Amino acid sequence: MKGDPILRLTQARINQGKTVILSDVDLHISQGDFQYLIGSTGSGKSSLLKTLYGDLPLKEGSGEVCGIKLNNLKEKEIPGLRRRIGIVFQDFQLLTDRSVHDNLKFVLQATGWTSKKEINKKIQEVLGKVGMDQKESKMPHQLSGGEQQRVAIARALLNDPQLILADEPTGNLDPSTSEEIMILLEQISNSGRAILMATHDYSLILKFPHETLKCENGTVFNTVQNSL
Ligand SMILES: Nc1ncnc2c1ncn2[C@@H]1O[C@H](COP(=O)(O)OP(=O)(O)OP(=O)(O)O)[C@@H](O)[C@H]1O
Repeated sequence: MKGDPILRLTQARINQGKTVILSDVDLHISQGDFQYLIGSTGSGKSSLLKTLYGDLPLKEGSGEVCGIKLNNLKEKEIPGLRRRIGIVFQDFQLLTDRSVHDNLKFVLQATGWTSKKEINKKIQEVLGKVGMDQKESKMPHQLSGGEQQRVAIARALLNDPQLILADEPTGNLDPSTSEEIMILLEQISNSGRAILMATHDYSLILKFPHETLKCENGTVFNTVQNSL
């Protein structure tokens, strides 16, 4: 299950407008890999992830994510890219005016699902994977932070992505809830999906060790645990 390349950046440059944030970025992620992305505030972690999901253009170097080339990515190609990636944010980004079920239904309908039966089945399936199948009718404000993040992870799984990009997914959670979310992300990775997770939380990295990339001095390099 492990091995097939899912994400490749070669000599990539990451920009915010005209400002160069990271240069000479080489990144390889294969099916089932779990990699952390660390670095101090403002070092470019979110900018790198945004480039990978088509929110920032890749102007130099080359890149491919889930079979889609990032160079010269056209506006109309972005939804196709996003369908192949699951994205998880620090602040969950659930729609606050609708239930868990309707949050997930909204994404499925927006990505072309029409059969009510298939939609309901898929929602049950992803909520089951994150242990939230009993909370389908709850509103986001009726859930704890950890539960909201579980729903956000379920949402990321809806279109069966090969890759999950997680930007500080435990940033708003207490230590024990963070560990629960890590266990869930590891299960997802063990089922063959690749995960790239930006984090500030070194204690989680020590407890759940994985390959670690560091953004520093305008580039990205592999680092080892004892040099964190
Ligand atoms: N929308 C934007 N427009 C212009 N510059 C930006 C924008 N967003 C971020 N930057 C700049 O890009 C640099 C990298 O920011 P980025 O958010 O990628 O860092 P980060 O490592 O994710 O930081 P943090 O850990 O605080 O989330 C910073 O200097 C930041 O000021």
